[in-house]
Amino acid sequence: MDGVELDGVEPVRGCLSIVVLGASGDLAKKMTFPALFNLYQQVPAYTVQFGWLFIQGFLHSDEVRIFGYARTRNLDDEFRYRLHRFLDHDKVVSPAQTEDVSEFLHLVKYISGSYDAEEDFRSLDKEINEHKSSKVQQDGSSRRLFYLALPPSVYPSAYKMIKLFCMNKSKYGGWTRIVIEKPFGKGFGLLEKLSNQIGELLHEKQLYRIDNYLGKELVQNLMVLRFANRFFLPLWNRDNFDNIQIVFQEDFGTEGRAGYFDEFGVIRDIIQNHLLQVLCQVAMEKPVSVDPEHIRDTEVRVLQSVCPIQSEEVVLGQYEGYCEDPTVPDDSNTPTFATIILRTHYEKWDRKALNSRKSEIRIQFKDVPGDIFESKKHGRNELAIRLQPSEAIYMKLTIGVKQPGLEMDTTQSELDLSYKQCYQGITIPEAYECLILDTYDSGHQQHFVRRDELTEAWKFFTPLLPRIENGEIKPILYKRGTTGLLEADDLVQKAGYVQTQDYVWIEQ
Ligand SMILES: NC(=O)C1=CN([C@@H]2O[C@H](COP(=O)(O)OP(=O)(O)OC[C@H]3O[C@@H](n4cnc5c(N)ncnc54)[C@H](OP(=O)(O)O)[C@@H]3O)[C@@H](O)[C@H]2O)C=CC1
Ligand SMILES: O=C1O[C@H](COP(=O)(O)O)[C@@H](O)[C@H](O)[C@H]1O
Repeated sequence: MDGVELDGVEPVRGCLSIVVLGASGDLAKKMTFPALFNLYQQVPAYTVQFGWLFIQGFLHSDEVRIFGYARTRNLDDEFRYRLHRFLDHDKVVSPAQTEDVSEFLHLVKYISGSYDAEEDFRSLDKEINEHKSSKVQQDGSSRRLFYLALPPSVYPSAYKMIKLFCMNKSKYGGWTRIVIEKPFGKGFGLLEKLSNQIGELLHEKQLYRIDNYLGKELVQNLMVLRFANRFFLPLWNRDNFDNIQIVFQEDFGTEGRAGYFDEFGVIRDIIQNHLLQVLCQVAMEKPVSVDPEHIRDTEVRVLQSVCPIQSEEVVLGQYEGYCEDPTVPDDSNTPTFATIILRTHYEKWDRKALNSRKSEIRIQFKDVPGDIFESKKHGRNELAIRLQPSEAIYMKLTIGVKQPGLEMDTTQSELDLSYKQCYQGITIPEAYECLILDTYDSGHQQHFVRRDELTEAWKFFTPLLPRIENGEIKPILYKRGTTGLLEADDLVQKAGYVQTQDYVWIEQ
């Protein structure tokens, strides 16, 4: 392996070069650069002596240089000017923060090159080295982070070029790490091929497979909620839970990404990755420790324990007008909606172009034994974990509270931890910020997907996906902006879900 990789003593400080490949693309502009900017921004902190102060963020200007790399011919200034528009201006309120934007942009340099040309990667390496030597480093170590914001078809040549020309070579140590984006493969066979290809060039510990759901605040909170609270520990099992829904829905369609989406569909785009990762967090046993590998071992066991999907427990949909996009074939069978029952009592719902946008986990408890208040008529207790928008954790006490007053009436209520109300003044970081910080700071891979997790995840979707592709299972048409498909509601009710009557959670 090129470069010096010092096991166990990898530096967390020192010269840091972040290279965003595919810098001209959608993800880089909307997610990667804004996340880097947010990490760079000064953080407000209150001190008794001086009141409010701005302290250094998580990327330090004396250490870092960010390189945007893509084929598009772009002048450095032009690139920075374009980027400027994507750095969250809604949040820029103070002169200090406006200054942050321009200081951040000074750390960014655009390099134009292709993803398979030796000379272009040699030049990139030269630029990185120049940055390194311009920094007076005490220990001379060097950290190189390559963020592949590229279509997966370009990954193999990019890996090869990085491996051949751009690895860290400092004799004082440091590291080279590569962040890759989903989709990781398209099915079990392709995944194995890609994994073997990459395995020949890089160690698993150098690879950070990003799934932004693992960076969401409430997903990261799940382990703490479950394993640090005495009252959840004994309840969190099949004796008490009847069913769990993992819901993802969006109120928009393919938004300019129809070409990509039509090839992958909603199962590969959302369920196989984001929702399975959430499932792992909900269903895993207590890990031996908080060591990232112990946690990932425990996650793999969840995936290994899921039973094969039964086709009668799948409802697929496609919103009307989906095929009108010029990049989608008229007869596309690609689902934009899917409800799938996973035994052991896990359900996942996923759908696009509906009436609202939300992601949540909904755990429905079994009925109360010996129900003297007849609560069954009104619904069941539920624990809801709202991932977005309006982050919250609330317990639905469907009938479990006495109506205050002289009568012995019962009423619906909830125990509600709404983040906006409980954590006033605290900004919840974007998922990409948390994850990118892990890649260059702690280096921990707990919130990244390991190769064997992917293998398991693809394994149980593989029999279903070809049946959709060859038209054996067809999506049902639904109207945009509606609540979904009645067929899916019937399916989840057959699987045990009881719809609560007359209850709406209102954000606090
Ligand atoms: N966009 C999103 O919201 C999300 C994206 N992702 C993943 O992130 C990665 C990047 O996504 P996104 O930014 O949308 O992708 P884009 O299609 O915007 O591609 C990114 C850049 O890659 C270069 N590129 C595109 N196609 C090719 C090609 N065939 N050969 C060589 N270079 C090419 C282009 O840069 P140039 O021509 O200048 O070199 C382009 O600007 C993908 O893996 C995607 O699946 C994951 C989650 C969400
Ligand atoms: O990966 C993807 O995720 C987004 C949804 O992410 P969120 O953080 O906004 O919930 C989805 O829109 C996109 O199709 C998919 O590729």
